Amino acid sequence: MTEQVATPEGFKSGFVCFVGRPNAGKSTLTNALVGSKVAITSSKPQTTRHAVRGIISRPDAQLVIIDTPGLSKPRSLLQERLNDLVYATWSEVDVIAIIFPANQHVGPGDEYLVREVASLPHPPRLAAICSKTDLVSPERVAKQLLEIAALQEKAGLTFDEIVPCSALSGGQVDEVADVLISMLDEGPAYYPDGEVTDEPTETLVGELIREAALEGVRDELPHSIAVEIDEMGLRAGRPDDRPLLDIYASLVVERDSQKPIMIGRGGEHIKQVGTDARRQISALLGTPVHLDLKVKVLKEWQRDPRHLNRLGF
Ligand SMILES: Nc1nc2c(ncn2[C@@H]2O[C@H](COP(=O)(O)OP(=O)(O)OP(=O)(O)O)[C@@H](O)[C@H]2O)c(=O)[nH]1
Repeated sequence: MTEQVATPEGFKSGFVCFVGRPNAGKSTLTNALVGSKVAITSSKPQTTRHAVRGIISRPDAQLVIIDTPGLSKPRSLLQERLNDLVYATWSEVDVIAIIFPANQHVGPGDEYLVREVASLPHPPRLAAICSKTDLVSPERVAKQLLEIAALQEKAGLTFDEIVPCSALSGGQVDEVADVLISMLDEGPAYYPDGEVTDEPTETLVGELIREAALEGVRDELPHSIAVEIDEMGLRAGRPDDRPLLDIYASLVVERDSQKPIMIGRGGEHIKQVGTDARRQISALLGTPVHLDLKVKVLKEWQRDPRHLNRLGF
């Protein structure tokens, strides 16, 4: 965390954590609120693997959103570590906002999450967000808000606020920010104005490559993919006005049989991943990028403590 920044009287600040079942739209909403891509998103569930911080700075407040991985049954050491990260984050934030997608009824998955939150020794303030409202009719949104309200009694907790929004169309995203900020206490700005995340550039770059690699692969392969940045640096000898960032990275899979799928017929998949990731990285960093990707097998990395440590989990 950086040093505190001077703020006017009455300034509010704090940390909010988004919680929701896989694919609820947590990362998309984080990006929409921040106004910049700090978390990768995907139609594949269980994509988020870091507690990504997105920072929203306004003249009157600073809101830091922590987008955590989804909780799920720990079938691997990776998932165990991700679950630990989620519980640790919940116990540190000022507000937990639970996200319920409008296009799916409130169900056992949501109930499980809400009960987990309710059973925290010191639960923070709670908000409920009904996401993806663009996918359904206003009547369905109204029904979903009632289902969320009904869950409170069932799970034994109270939401201080319940707000609907669509992160994709932008509908009500500002209201979500207003509501979350209204739930914070007075406090200092933790990050300088203009900083949108505290993720190191290498992590962001690795995540953008992973996001591109998730496209076009199916079944269990998305979960098997990790990315390692082997080397990254500005190419020497380039003129100041024409910099080029060289990135050498490995797409890590778990089994030998996954390697050819990652590469694709005639190298088609890895080429597409490179093109997509390069575009996203250049847009993020504002520098042309040369990206060199290779595929590497780290046997059963999700279960191997040494591999997990090496990959930063
Ligand atoms: N139509 C619509 N789709 C959305 C909206 N928000 C998210 N999505 C889509 O829902 C899918 C999942 O979104 P994510 O933001 O990755 O969901 P998540 O909750 O972070 O998922 P995990 O990290 O895997 O738990 C993606 O395909 C998004 O494009 C929305 O407001 N409207």
